[in-house]
Amino acid sequence: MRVAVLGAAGRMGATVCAAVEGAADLELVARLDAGDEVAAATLGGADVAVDFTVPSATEANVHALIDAGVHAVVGTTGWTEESRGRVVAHLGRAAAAGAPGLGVLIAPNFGLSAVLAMTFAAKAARYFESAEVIELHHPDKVDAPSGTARHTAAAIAAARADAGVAPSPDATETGWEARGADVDGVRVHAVRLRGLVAHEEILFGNAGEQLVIRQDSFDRVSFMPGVLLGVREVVGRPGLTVGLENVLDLA
Ligand SMILES: NC(=O)c1ccc[n+]([C@@H]2O[C@H](COP(=O)([O-])OP(=O)(O)OC[C@H]3O[C@@H](n4cnc5c(N)ncnc54)[C@H](O)[C@@H]3O)[C@@H](O)[C@H]2O)c1
Ligand SMILES: O=C(O)C1=N[C@H](C(=O)O)CCC1
Repeated sequence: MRVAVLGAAGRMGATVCAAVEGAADLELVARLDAGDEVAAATLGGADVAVDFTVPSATEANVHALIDAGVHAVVGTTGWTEESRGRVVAHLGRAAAAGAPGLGVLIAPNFGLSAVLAMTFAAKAARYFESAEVIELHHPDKVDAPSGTARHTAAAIAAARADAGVAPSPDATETGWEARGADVDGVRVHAVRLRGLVAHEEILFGNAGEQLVIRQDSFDRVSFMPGVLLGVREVVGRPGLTVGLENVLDLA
């Protein structure tokens, strides 16, 4: 399978290029970065493109990949329900125009520990009165809260809503800025600290007990098995898939 990498000069993109080059069944055919056009002419005949760029560029890149007839595996954060909806609509138009079977996989985290932590958190969510998320990252990260934390909080909120659980108790009257971001009613706190890579802690509380689910990504190579799995699987998954948990059958 021929693979292009967008954001190839970045921390994740460079790691993905090395992983693709090290995989016997994959061939790295294009390395694109800021300023390069994303089009059939620059993609080197790629079957799949992997996007680890920036939140402000990733949606346009995915639309350009669909136009070029290339499957997409996206790790870049910053996606919203609206931007994902536009991708679904574009895939629909492409299929109607005779390009069926194109797949786009968007995953806020390709690390197995993070995907499992999110899955376990969604399972635990309904059993606790309180739930909060703390994400901790390197200080060069441009967005907050992390895509992973948003995805985790959204899954917790959906599980609690399904089960009819009341909002987490919170008597705060002043100083709301210290209570983190509100993601679907779940408080999310973002730490930026030199030395960290990517880490998440999900806290659940009941009277007299606490459950803490924690995952740590110490090195970017830990994301590579998930990225390569996504590359191999996306070609057989037409349409939009959100979250590696769906590829791993954990959803
Ligand atoms: N899904 C995951 O498992 C996972 C893991 C790590 C990071 N991320 C996310 O991946 C993204 C990239 O992270 P990073 O640490 O590699 O960032 P980075 O800043 O090191 O790299 C981003 C690269 O994208 C390039 N770029 C900017 N605009 C571009 C464009 N229009 N087209 C092509 N390239 C462009 C930049 O020049 C840079 O080389 C972030 O959104 C981050 O949150 C996701
Ligand atoms: O290094 C980053 O930036 C990361 N971003 C992702 C996120 O925002 O969830 C995943 C982990 C690393």
